[in-house]
Amino acid sequence: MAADFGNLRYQSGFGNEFASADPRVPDALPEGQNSPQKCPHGLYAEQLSGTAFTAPRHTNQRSWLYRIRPSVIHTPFTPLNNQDVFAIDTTPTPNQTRWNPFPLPSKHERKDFADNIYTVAKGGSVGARSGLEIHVYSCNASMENRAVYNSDGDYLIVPQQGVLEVKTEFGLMRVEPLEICVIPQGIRFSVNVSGESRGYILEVYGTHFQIPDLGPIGANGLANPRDFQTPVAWFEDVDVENFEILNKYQGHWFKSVQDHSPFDVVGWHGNYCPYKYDLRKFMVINTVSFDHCDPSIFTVLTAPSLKPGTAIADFVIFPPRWGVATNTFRPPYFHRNCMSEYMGLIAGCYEAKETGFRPGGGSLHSIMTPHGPDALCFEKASNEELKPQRVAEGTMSFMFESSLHLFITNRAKNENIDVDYWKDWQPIKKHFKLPK
Ligand SMILES: O=C(O)Cc1cc(O)ccc1O
Ligand SMILES: [Fe+2]
Repeated sequence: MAADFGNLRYQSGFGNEFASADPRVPDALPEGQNSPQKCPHGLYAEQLSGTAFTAPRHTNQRSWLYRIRPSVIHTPFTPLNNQDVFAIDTTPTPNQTRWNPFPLPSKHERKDFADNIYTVAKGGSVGARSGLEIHVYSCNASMENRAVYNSDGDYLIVPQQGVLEVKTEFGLMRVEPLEICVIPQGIRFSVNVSGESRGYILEVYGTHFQIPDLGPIGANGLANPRDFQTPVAWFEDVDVENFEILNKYQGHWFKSVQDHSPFDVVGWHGNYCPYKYDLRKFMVINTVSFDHCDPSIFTVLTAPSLKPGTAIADFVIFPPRWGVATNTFRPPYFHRNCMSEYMGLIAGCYEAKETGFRPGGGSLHSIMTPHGPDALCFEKASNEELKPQRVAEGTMSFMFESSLHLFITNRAKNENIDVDYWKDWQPIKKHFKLPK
């Protein structure tokens, strides 16, 4: 059956124990056990583990898939020829870095999602299972008879332009700009697009995304669990000569082929699965008195490290909201941070930058590198009348914030760079006058 992305249903909740069978085979899931001697309808049982078997119960993640063939039927993997893209720069730079919008493929070339994942920066260690990578993708064609899976980490995908129709082993998701999706480590997926598409990817290794604890905020607010949506089971029984399976493994890409679609999971149950989230559903919490809350108040998802409160990566958004703070410099403050801050822009413009930071572009403020509002923004916000005001209307920017040092790839260090970025702060005036 051809995938129909027109009218999809989802299961609601974050981290739930879901169970789903394709409606064509409602009794696909074995009852009361995972591995019966014979599974219903001649299906194969296969477990996909997202955490160590022995991880504490509240973090333990795994799913059981009931599929037409087990995933193991494929030819040996061979390396793909694009390893240079992933080579990291050996000379770090502490400079503020800004990228112009990453180019879309030209009309004369056919690029699918997997062809054009461009790594901008990475940190930590893929071998030590603790780290992250930041990529941008741009494509104009659908993946045909190819699927990707990542052995290194989880992908959080942020479309900036173009709808993504995502086929996964767990079912189908339609993800449009202002929505995001997460494809955890190991899950096979492919992406259809209809036109020029671009976006950002945050990859985290050795951890998984959680919704942050709310502390004194209480039981409700920020990203509410019910707004996360997981696919329902969907399968295709397709035999083809060459179905390519692309695998990112220890920072390198490999390819194998098999003679059938991997999207042959008829039913599944478990708590390790892909999901999507609509950023417009984020309940923004912020000051109603004075001063500027740290941007952690806008955390949608956090991928924790082993150090309490310190993330391998946080996914933070800056949504439209009211600004009401009294006697306050309202935009982001000047600061130096013990974390790395990569920012991207989905739509509109960012409150701390009047110009230069454009949708589809990015910026990186590294550990302890000073940054903050540009000169124009500072003067305006220091002098404007402080009425209740809509902030960031019609815009959406985001930050991938990491406790790790990030290294910019050779390619991203040379391509697409806004060489004048540092100049944004140079007109900042000295206002100080010694009291007489
Ligand atoms: O640097 C940035 O623009 C991100 C940011 C936003 C904010 O409101 C406070 C601190 C911060 O790092
Ligand atoms: Fe910052």
